[in-house]
Amino acid sequence: MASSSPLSFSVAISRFHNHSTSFLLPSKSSSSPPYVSSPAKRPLLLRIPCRVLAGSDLLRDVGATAGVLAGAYGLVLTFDTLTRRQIIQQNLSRKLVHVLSGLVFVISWPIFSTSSEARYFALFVPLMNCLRLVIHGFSLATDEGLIKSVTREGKPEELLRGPLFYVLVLIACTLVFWRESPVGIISVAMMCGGDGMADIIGRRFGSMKLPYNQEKSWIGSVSMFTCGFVISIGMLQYYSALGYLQLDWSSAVPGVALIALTATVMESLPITNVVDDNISVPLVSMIAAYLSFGQ
Ligand SMILES: C/C(=C\COP(=O)(O)O)CCC[C@H](C)CCC[C@H](C)CCCC(C)C
Ligand SMILES: Nc1ccn([C@@H]2O[C@H](COP(=O)(O)OP(=O)(O)O)[C@@H](O)[C@H]2O)c(=O)n1
Repeated sequence: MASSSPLSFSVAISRFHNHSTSFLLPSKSSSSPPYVSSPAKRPLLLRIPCRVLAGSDLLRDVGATAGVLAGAYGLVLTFDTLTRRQIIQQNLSRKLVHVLSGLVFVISWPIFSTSSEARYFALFVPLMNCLRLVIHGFSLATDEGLIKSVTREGKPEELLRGPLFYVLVLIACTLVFWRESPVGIISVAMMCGGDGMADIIGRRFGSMKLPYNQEKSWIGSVSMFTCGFVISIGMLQYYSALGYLQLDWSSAVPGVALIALTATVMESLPITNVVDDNISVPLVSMIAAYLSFGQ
């Protein structure tokens, strides 16, 4: 398996950086080899034959896929149990699954190897959940726990709207952007952290409605902006700390604020009957993030 380290990405982006107004810092020149050539000085990792490394990457990615897939089932099962025991209400359960599923999934991406095929192993998780939603959405099989945890009214066909769009967005972000681009990370943060928290806070405290949308409230939209912004910055810092991103924070932070504002305005519009929030919010976030970060 060809290995693409974070360094190779930052080299690629630095070339892109020269031609765009992105907030990604230029990185080391690609002319200097990332590692020294003499065997004696080579890091231990490079002294291991490539076939062994490739095997360990494969083992790591298979293990990571199994672990994250188990986590996805475990998360839904946990909130189903909490709902059945009436520890939390179904609406809150659904929203917490909405907030946590995508965020924990993106946080799990560094568990996968640095091979260029790693994203396809990670992709298996949302793909399996997509299949699960379709099977149960068309009532080809029954999973009461799933239906109770992620639907408003307990109807199987509800799985084919919000939840399915949500998982399709995770598939797109994994496939197109993965962990070497801030665009997918920010889009998931806005869909999960922003939109999810808008519902939780707005439903509970949203007495002052928006003048142009009586279904949404000021505090819900402020929560969407605040939580979406804070969670996006937190996720970008997480990926920067792990070496996947090199950001110029003095311009990235205002850029993320603008993306969060754009997504918040989109979410506040009375268009839920036309297009689901789980499409409009991540889509507008992707466009705004791509225009801001250029990658
Ligand atoms: C409740 C959900 C969407 C509904 O949105 P809305 O209509 O209320 O706006 C989220 C559905 C989540 C899905 C069933 C499971 C997705 C799992 C994810 C792909 C992987 C998570 C792994 C991690 C380790 C928990
Ligand atoms: N900006 C917002 C968003 C949601 N909310 C509240 O959260 C409820 C559900 O919001 P929503 O229709 O966006 O729910 P989902 O489509 O995200 O599941 C709304 O009916 C409002 O009570 C709010 O007050 N302000």
